[in-house]
Amino acid sequence: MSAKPTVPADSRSFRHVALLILVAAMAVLAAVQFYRVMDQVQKLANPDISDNGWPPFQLQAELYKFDLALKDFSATGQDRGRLEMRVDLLASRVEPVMQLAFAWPEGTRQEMLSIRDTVDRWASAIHAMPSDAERSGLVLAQIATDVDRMRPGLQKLILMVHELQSLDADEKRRDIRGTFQALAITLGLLGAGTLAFFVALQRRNRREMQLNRQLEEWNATLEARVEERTEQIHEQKELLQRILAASPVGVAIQEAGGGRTVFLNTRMKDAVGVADARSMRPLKDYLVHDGDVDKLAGAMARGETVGNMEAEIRGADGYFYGLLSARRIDLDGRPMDLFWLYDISDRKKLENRLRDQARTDSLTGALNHGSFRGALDKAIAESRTDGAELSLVLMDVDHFKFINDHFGHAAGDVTLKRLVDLARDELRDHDILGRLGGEEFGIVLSGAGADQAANIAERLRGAFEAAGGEGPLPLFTASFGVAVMEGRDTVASLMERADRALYRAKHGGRNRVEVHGGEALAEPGMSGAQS
Ligand SMILES: Nc1nc2c(ncn2[C@@H]2O[C@H](COP(=O)(O)OP(=O)(O)OP(=O)(O)O)[C@@H](O)[C@H]2O)c(=O)[nH]1
Repeated sequence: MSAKPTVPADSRSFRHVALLILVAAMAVLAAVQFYRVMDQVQKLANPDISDNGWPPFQLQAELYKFDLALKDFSATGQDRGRLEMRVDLLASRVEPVMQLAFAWPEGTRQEMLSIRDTVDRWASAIHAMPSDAERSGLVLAQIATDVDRMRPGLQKLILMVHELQSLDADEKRRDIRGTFQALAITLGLLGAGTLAFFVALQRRNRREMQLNRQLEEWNATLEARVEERTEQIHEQKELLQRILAASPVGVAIQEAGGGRTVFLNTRMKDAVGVADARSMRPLKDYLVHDGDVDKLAGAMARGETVGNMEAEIRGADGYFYGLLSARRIDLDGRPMDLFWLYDISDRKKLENRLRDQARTDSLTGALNHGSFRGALDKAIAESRTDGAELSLVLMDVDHFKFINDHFGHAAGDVTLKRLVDLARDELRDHDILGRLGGEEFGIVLSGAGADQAANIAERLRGAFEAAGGEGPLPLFTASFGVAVMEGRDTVASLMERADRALYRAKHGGRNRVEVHGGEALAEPGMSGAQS
């Protein structure tokens, strides 16, 4: 289906205005023409007596009155003043006839000039008339003759004026007809223009009504859709609220750069121990370690996203481990920081436990062989850096095979565990205790020289000896080999020297302490021979 071409609204309005201007112009033209017709009709119906046929009649009437006065004066010789006045009046009536706006035929014009000259002559003659009756009688007789002669000429002039008048009237009628025709055309155009304008107006009104109806329909549809959408949004919002409230992840939105909190869910409230958004401080304030604070604040300041950052958090019930993610978002044109916080304390505990398990011996809880060697390596490096003394003690349960064989394997285990507990009681927190295998153990004593290490070993030896026989614990003793770190020692070299001292303690009779390069310190051997 092809779309109906539409005329732009602007162009339609322009057409309406143009049409209106045209109609108004036609109306003005019609009014002017109407006025003109009326004027012409008026003039035709009431011809202007002063500029048309009236002056010749006046002239004729005045000639008649002059004739009467002439006759009276001729008869009586009295009232010469009346005669003079009449001749003057007659003279004054000639000029208006001369001035009539007709295209006079040449003969008529000559005649009019002759009338004027004659009347002027009469006036001069009468004013200059002698008192002598005989001579004045001659003048009057001559004038009377002239009057008689003038009458037919004047009559002809009147006829001529009539003729000219009717010609003029014909012309005026023609003019009126022309004006009428023009008026009729103008009125026709005015009618057509008005009709066209009203049709256009009508069309426009119809179109506007149609548009309004369409708009109303659209509005109704739109309103229904908005209502439906609002309901959906409301439901979605409610759902989102419920999800956020039930979320195991704490969520908070704060103004960028540690400002006001604009949203936080229940989980976040519980985690950091606040009742509402107003009580919550900038999230970085809840981080325990300065390094974490700097990392988070720096990333947010640069507008970077922070993903799964492990941090210790100052929570409502003490510290806990959290997995923190953050990113900058735009909320209604304002920059905001969105935070997610997930409590990973349980996972962290499990992780720590697993790490400890991987590092320790499951029976005694002491460091296993590998971890012990690692710790010893680190201690050697630190000692080399800070110049502090470092000693290594190796200890081995005496005749452990015998204990196993006579008291059972479980008794052997008990012995090993008890030995570790006793050793821990005697050692300082930073001393490192590890099980090297079987019934052999190692102790790293940072800051201890040969004498100090030997004394500690001796204390342990005594403690083991004294503890033997308690409950299910069989009597047992242990032998000790001590070596002090020297300048270029490695783990292997230090272990080897301590092992040599231990070997000496074993072969020196057991239950004794031997220092590599020193005297044995404890019974029963006390030999202390150079190993
Ligand atoms: N109960 C128990 N016995 C162990 C464990 N590890 C190693 N043993 C035993 O410890 C014994 C070590 O015996 P030997 O190496 O002969 O040493 P010893 O009997 O202590 O002799 P000396 O060291 O020379 O005094 C072996 O019988 C191993 O089976 C353990 O975890 N538990």
